Amino acid sequence: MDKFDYIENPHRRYNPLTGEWILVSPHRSKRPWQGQVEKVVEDVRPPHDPNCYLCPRNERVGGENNPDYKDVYSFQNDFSALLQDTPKGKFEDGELFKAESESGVCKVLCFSPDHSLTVPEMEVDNIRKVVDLWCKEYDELGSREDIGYVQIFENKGAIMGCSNPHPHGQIWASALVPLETSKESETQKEYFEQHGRTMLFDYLNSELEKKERILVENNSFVALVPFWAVWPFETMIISKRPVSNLLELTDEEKTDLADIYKKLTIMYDNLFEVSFAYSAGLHQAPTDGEEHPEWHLHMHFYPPLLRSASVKKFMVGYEMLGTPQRDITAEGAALRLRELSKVHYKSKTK
Ligand SMILES: O=C1CCN([C@@H]2O[C@H](COP(=O)(O)O)[C@@H](O)[C@H]2O)C(=O)N1
Ligand SMILES: [Zn+2]
Repeated sequence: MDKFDYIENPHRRYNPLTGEWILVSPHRSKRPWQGQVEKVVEDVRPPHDPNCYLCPRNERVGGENNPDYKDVYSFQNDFSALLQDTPKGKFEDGELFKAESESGVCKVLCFSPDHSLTVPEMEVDNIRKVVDLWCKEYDELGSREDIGYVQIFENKGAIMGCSNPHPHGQIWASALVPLETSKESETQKEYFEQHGRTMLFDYLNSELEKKERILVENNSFVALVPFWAVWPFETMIISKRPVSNLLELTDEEKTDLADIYKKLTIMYDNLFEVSFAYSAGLHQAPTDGEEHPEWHLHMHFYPPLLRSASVKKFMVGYEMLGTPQRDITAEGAALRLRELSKVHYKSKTK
């Protein structure tokens, strides 16, 4: 088959991490928008909000009080979706009705005592303290016999259903490996057995040669728009050195992770000059006590905004019933993001 000019024509792209395909319609990105417009509420927040359950010294809904923490703080979710003492068990009624117990620990991570901040507005040294908290939690939870996977993530922005603007993240640590990471475990294991290198090591080196989807890099990490991105401005952070989890990172690499997390989220905020919503999370090796040389540490960013501070993409209709679909190409999104100032739009006005 000769070289297909996929950039101008409708085409599918393969995601080697999940083994799935996505539909791309480059010709459509010019169509007018008459749909729903999200109202852009740029709230000016105080450094301390007496009603915020994440702020230092405040009482949480469950009656617990937060300490007067000075940098990061984590606590067990008062409304955990997973419980540690869930009785183990399986249910099967023929081959069509199956259920099994799931247990685990959910935690809330406060990134800063300052209610008014978001990650792009935090100092790298303070984001590094978030990285150190991630490492501590991954180590403690992951070393438990009853925890098989530790999912560290951040929901940011009200349109992502985030209930509180205070800079924070979450951890859901479960006995079983969740769906998305079990897909990525399979594909990375297969690739590693075939090539003797991690999939993302080869992928990243190809992307660094092609350049067109690279956003920003430092000594240890690269931020890019993956070839197979689904959400309009979906991105990934990938470690240059193939490490399987946060604990294998050197001191310098941990600071570089904080640095690239800030650099990428500044780009995001500068895109529409609004605090940019996303769900983001780290993907690391399962914590089953085995070595996982096939796993390559990376972070996914899934932002909903499509073409302005108030127009978001809906993953509905054909995307739910058929295949996820996008108009603007991954290359187009990367070009838009790469051109943006590296200085946060709010600090320019200070
Ligand atoms: O007092 C509280 C309120 C909210 N929470 C928890 O904070 C979490 C914040 O979630 P978001 O990241 O989606 O905003 C949410 O999972 C909620 O259960 C507490 O643990 N204690
Ligand atoms: Zn707060």
